[in-house]
Order: sequence, then structure tokens, then C-alpha cells
Amino acid sequence: MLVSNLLKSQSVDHLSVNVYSSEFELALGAAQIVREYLMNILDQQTEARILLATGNTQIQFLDALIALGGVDWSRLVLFHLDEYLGIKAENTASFCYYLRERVEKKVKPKQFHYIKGDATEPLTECDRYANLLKTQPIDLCFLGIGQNGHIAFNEPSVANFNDPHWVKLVKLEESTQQIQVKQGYFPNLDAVPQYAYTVTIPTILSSKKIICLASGINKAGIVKTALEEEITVSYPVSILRRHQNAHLFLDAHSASLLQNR
Ligand SMILES: N[C@@H]1[C@@H](O)[C@H](O)[C@@H](COP(=O)(O)O)O[C@@H]1O
Repeated sequence: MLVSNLLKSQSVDHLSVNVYSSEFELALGAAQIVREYLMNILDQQTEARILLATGNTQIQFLDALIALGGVDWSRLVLFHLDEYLGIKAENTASFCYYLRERVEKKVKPKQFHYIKGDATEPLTECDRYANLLKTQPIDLCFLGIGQNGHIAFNEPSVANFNDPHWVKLVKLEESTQQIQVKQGYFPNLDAVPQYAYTVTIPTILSSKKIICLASGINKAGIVKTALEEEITVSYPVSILRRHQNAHLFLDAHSASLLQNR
């Protein structure tokens, strides 16, 4: 089996930070650690629950995790972090579509609970999804980081470390919408939904283990701020420094502005 090449490992408060030479090494390194963890917990419990992220950074990681094998996906129950309001599951820009194509169809999990983007009663949909999460504690959560520091769709403008909600509706920041256009998911800004469902920060933090990935030079600024400045909702991802079992995986580009890289 391929072994990934770890350049550096350090801790920032409780958060462990691994730096790899490339995005491929990062994906492989994270996949190997996740594989080991899942195999261990499935030795101890009959099923495990994962909260999945979307975004381009997850692609190589999910591919690597699936390709490595050894994980019994038929004992995994899957959830996801966020979805656009009003979008249909068949829309290729929806996170549901992404996860169906990249994960569900390939591994056939025990169950995949999707947020219904086009639900007619959005607040009822928030409650439905929140109730599923309340009764099925999450063993593992995958995260990416937005360039403004958001995790899931907890934008700096709406992030709350003590959020009373488990799942909520949020307004997306224009910079986030622009990135979705730039990445080719939507043809123009007007086509990007203005609102989205997101699992909130306390729900993310209730996960037993968190695996957060950030690669590329576009993430270098937020990675530096989140690790070297104070922990604040202005940079929601900074809260991972307070979680007892959170791991941040970087490549040489996203780690390039760190003081002690
Ligand atoms: N809502 C998603 C986030 O859950 C994801 O973490 C982020 C990072 O995306 P990327 O990996 O493409 O940079 O993108 C979107 O905003």
C-alpha cells in the first residue's frame, strides 16, 4: 500500500496539524488515518456515523478513502453538512448530487440521510434533520474550509459557537457565492442560491473526531489567521482548536504562510 509523506506535525491548542508535500499526499494521509479509525470503531460498535463535507478539497480524499478499501461501508450511516435552499437533488450543483455520485453509488452505505434542499417547508426540514442528528451521535466529521473561514455554511456573519440550533438556514456571503461560480458549479452569480441549510457549529463539535482538509494557496491566508490569531466567530474554523480530537490536514501551499511551517 502507498504510504503518504508527512512533512511536519504540530499542535495548535488542541488541534493537531499535519502538513504534506502535495494535495495528493494530504488526501492519502488523511484517508489512511480515517480508514484506521473507522476499522477500529467498527471493531467496537455495530455501526458508525459520519458527517460528510463537499467541495473540491474532499474529492481526492474521498477517492483515496474508497480506493484504499478495508472499510465496511454497509455498517456506516452517512449525513452531510449543508445544502442549498431550494435546490433539487438532481441538480448537478447540489451537494446531494455530489455525494450520491462520489460516495453513495460507489460504496453503498447502510443509509445516507440527505438534507432535502427543495423541501417545501424549510424550517420543518431543519427540524427533521436536527432530530436525526440528535438521536444518532456522529463518530466522525469531515470538513473543508471556506476562504472566509466558514465550516459547512457557518459563514462568519452567522456563525455562533453557542448556537441553540442543530441545523439552520443561513444567508450566504457574496464571496462564497462567487467561489461557487468560479469553481464552475453555477453559470453566474444570479444562479447561486442566496440561502442554504447548514449543520451548526455545536453540532459539528459534538462529533467524536473531526478531520478538516485545506489545500492550495487560496487557503493559505485563512489557515494562518485561524491558527495564529484569536479563536473567534470571525474565523469560524478557529474553533477547531478547542475540540479534543480535531485534525487539520494541509499541503505545502495552504501551510505556506504559517510562521513555524
Ligand atoms: N459549503 C461548502 C463547505 O462545506 C466546504 O467545506 C467549502 C470548501 O470548499 P473547497 O474544498 O472547494 O475549497 O465549500 C463549500 O462552501
